[in-house]
Order: sequence, then structure tokens, then C-alpha cells
Amino acid sequence: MKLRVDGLSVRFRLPGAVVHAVTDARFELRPGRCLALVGESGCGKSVMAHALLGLLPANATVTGHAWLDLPSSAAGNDVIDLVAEPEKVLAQRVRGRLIGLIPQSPAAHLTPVRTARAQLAETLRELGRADTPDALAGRAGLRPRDLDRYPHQLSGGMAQRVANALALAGDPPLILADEPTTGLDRPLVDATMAELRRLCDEGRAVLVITHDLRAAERVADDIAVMYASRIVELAEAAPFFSRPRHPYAKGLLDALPTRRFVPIPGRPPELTRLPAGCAFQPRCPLATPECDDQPIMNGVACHHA
Ligand SMILES: Nc1ncnc2c1ncn2[C@@H]1O[C@H](COP(=O)(O)OP(=O)(O)OP(=O)(O)O)[C@@H](O)[C@H]1O
Ligand code: NI
Repeated sequence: MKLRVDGLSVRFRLPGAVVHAVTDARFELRPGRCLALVGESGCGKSVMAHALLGLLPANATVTGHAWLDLPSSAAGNDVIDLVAEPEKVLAQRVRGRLIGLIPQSPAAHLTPVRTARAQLAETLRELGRADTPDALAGRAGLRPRDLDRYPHQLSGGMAQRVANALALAGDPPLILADEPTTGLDRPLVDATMAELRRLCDEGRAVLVITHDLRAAERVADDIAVMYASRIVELAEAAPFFSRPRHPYAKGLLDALPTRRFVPIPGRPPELTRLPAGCAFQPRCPLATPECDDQPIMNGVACHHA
């Protein structure tokens, strides 16, 4: 299984405006690799994940491709374009079976009036899996008696494990985790990241969306930095953290308390009014008139990197 995102763009139509939420995204994700998608709030990270799952609202237009190469079957190689498939295929074949979603706030994602066991059982039934809720939950680090609880009776860590168990119920080869550590304390952040790493080491492909560069550094093989709807740097994690190339990526790392602790001045542009050239130009210490032209993305999208 391999995911190849190729020229993926998402636009939202609003009365009198168009939101450029994702622009011309390109990346690959292979089994056993973890890609962390990082960037400031509102830059398009969640929209990208939802586009891959066909979960965008009706005012969205998605263009480009997101190919999912599946292991060859008797019928030959199987390729799905997640952008082009009808909802029926996404519902029956993709969500939960090929792609598992670990949501941003697990407690809110669970149905409040049903126990964890009932929700796991229903998901397993929908997916046609023979597993029991207890076996599934056990693999996610839950005890059988935890499953008798209702969502409000679960601690943050347990709710996270139930969400992980739900995402893994269909044994999907690709996992999308959208801010899986939001609101968790440091030990739980570390445990969640260790769990994502384990899923990866088992041979799954993992895309993790996070604000938390420290968490990304622990878990990711590759880093994609997103700014104002575009991926502006795509690099292997080790060189990225020692030598980021895009001025925005440098700024993000310099803003870390463990580094210089100096925030990037200014704010990202409105996605309804993006400039024709480099969107980081107004905040960039390296800006020159050249930046009025959109830089070509070649590992890094900057005229000066
Ligand atoms: N249904 C929609 N209609 C119009 N605009 C939308 C819609 N959904 C999202 N957007 C806009 O798309 C942009 C990208 O949002 P997205 O949720 O992907 O950001 P993000 O990078 O995930 O941020 P965060 O880190 O805060 O989760 C935002 O400007 C958001 O307002
Ligand atoms: Ni988001």
C-alpha cells in the first residue's frame, strides 16, 4: 500500500469569497513510514486529511489526485483515487478498512449514551470483523472492565485508547491522526506518540497532524510543513530538525521554548485573499522582490533556501 498525493487542492465556496484551504499538495507515504504535517492553526492540515477521507462539506471542491496503491490482487494492481471515488466506495471500502482516522478530540467523537464496548462492537459489526471488543481493546491497552464505562467516565488516556481501538478495528494499512495529543498532558502525549510509532513499525503508514514539533520529532520519519494552504517544505525528519530550509520552518523551530523561544512576527494571511507570490513574504526576513513570484516547490518552496 502506498499513498501518492498529487496536486491536491481544496477550495470552499462562501458567499462572496473562496477559501483556498489546500493548494497543490504533493507527497508520498509508504508502509512503515510516519509523516508529520505541521503548521500554524488554520493553514489547511485538517482539511487535507478530511479530503483524503471524502469527509468535506458540500461547499468544498477538491481537485488533483490522492492515489492509494493497493497490493496486487488476482485482478492485477489495484489503484484507488480517493478524490475521484464515489461516496459509496469511500464508505464501503476506504474509511475504516483502508484508512483509519484517529480524531482530534476522542471524547467528543464517542457517542455519550453508549458504553465503550457497545461502540466497539458496533464498529466491528459494521466492518464485518470477527474480533471481539475485548480483544480489540486489549491490543489498545484497555482492560475489559474499562469497556463498561460511558465516555464521560473515561479518563483522557482511556478515551484516546478507545478512539485508537475504533480506528484500528478494520486493521487499516493507513492511519490518519489529526492532532491526537491536543489537550493531553506530557506523559499521555509521549504514550500516544509511542503508540503511533508502534503502529508504524508494524508496517502501517501513518500521517500525523500536529502543532507539537517536539512530538513530531519523536515520531516522524518525514516532515511536511504547511503554510497558508501549501506544503512549503518536505524533508526527512533528522535533517529537518537540525537544518530546516524554509524561513517559515526555521521560524517555527526558533519559536520552540527549547530553542530560541522567539515567535515569528505577524500573522498568516487570510486564505480568501492569498497573494500571487510567496505567502510568507510579509513575515519573511529574507524577502526580496523575487518573492512576488510563487516559488517552485522542490523539497522547499522558497527563492532563497
Ligand atoms: N466548511 C468550510 N467552509 C469554509 N471554510 C472552511 C471550511 N472548513 C474549513 N475551512 C477553512 O479552511 C482553512 C483550513 O482549516 P483547517 O481546519 O484545515 O486548519 P488546520 O491547519 O487544521 O488548523 P488547526 O491547527 O487549528 O486545526 C481555515 O481557514 C478554515 O476556516
Ligand atoms: Ni486542524
